[in-house]
Amino acid sequence: MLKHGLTHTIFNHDDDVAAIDLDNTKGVDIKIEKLNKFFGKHHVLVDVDLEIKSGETFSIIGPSGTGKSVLLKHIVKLETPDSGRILINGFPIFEGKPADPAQNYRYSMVFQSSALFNSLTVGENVGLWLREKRICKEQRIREIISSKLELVGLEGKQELRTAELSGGMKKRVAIARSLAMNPDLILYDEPTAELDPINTDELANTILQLKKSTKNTTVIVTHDLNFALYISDRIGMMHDGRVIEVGTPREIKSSQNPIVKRFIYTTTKGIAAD
Ligand SMILES: Nc1ncnc2c1ncn2[C@@H]1O[C@H](COP(=O)(O)OP(=O)(O)OP(=O)(O)O)[C@@H](O)[C@H]1O
Repeated sequence: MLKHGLTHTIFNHDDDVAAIDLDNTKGVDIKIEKLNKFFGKHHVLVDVDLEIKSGETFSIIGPSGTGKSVLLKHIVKLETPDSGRILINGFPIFEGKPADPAQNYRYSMVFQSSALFNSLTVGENVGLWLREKRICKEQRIREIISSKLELVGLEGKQELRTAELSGGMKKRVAIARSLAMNPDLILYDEPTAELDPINTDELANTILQLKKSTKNTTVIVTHDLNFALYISDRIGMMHDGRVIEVGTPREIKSSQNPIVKRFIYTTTKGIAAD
């Protein structure tokens, strides 16, 4: 079950929760095969094939309404496909639990809205999952809260009231909260929505900085092309429910696919295809 709609751990036995390694992360690889999803007659995902490598920062870009968020929700099992499958570390996620505990992984999603509890302080929001699951002793939880806040540039802000924060700060608290459980897979749904250019820039640098200290796999859904080009190892472009192009930022910028070219032109008003 997804707690607070944002963090989840794939475990086979409850005992495994106690065995969480809060100091290390591993990457996970994701393989999406012929995924199809209908909402009524609306064919939202059409034969989606995609591979995301372990440790990669992968952005899914594309215009509004093309199925990016729906695809992200399938990766965290908030939606189930009508056909096709998703394998994480080789295991098909919609077909029961893996038998081997080595298949366990932790994932966490940062929602567009940040989904924080306004009545709690910044520190309480970040430590919520650890306290609820009784993952470790209070002293250790406090250390984790302070180190994760430092990672997102909010050092010493534990006591601030969440309701009083700016949108950019809320986003960073939401990231710190996701990082508290040291996810092997972290997903962001439109992380730059509602952020001004300065906050967007800070967020991009925060995510890049995080990559230096963790091995996890990062998947980002965004229609902010410049953001995706700046932070991604690879990018997949979606159009009308299909993944129509996958490549490095450089490859995407120089793509000859007319749909990709048009998207780049309209979102950047022309970008050098170097
Ligand atoms: N639960 C749902 N029930 C019915 N239709 C849905 C549902 N979720 C999404 N859709 C529809 O599926 C299509 C794809 O939605 P999705 O949210 O994935 O788009 P997107 O590419 O992420 O764009 P945006 O950035 O605007 O959210 C849209 O037409 C949307 O209205």
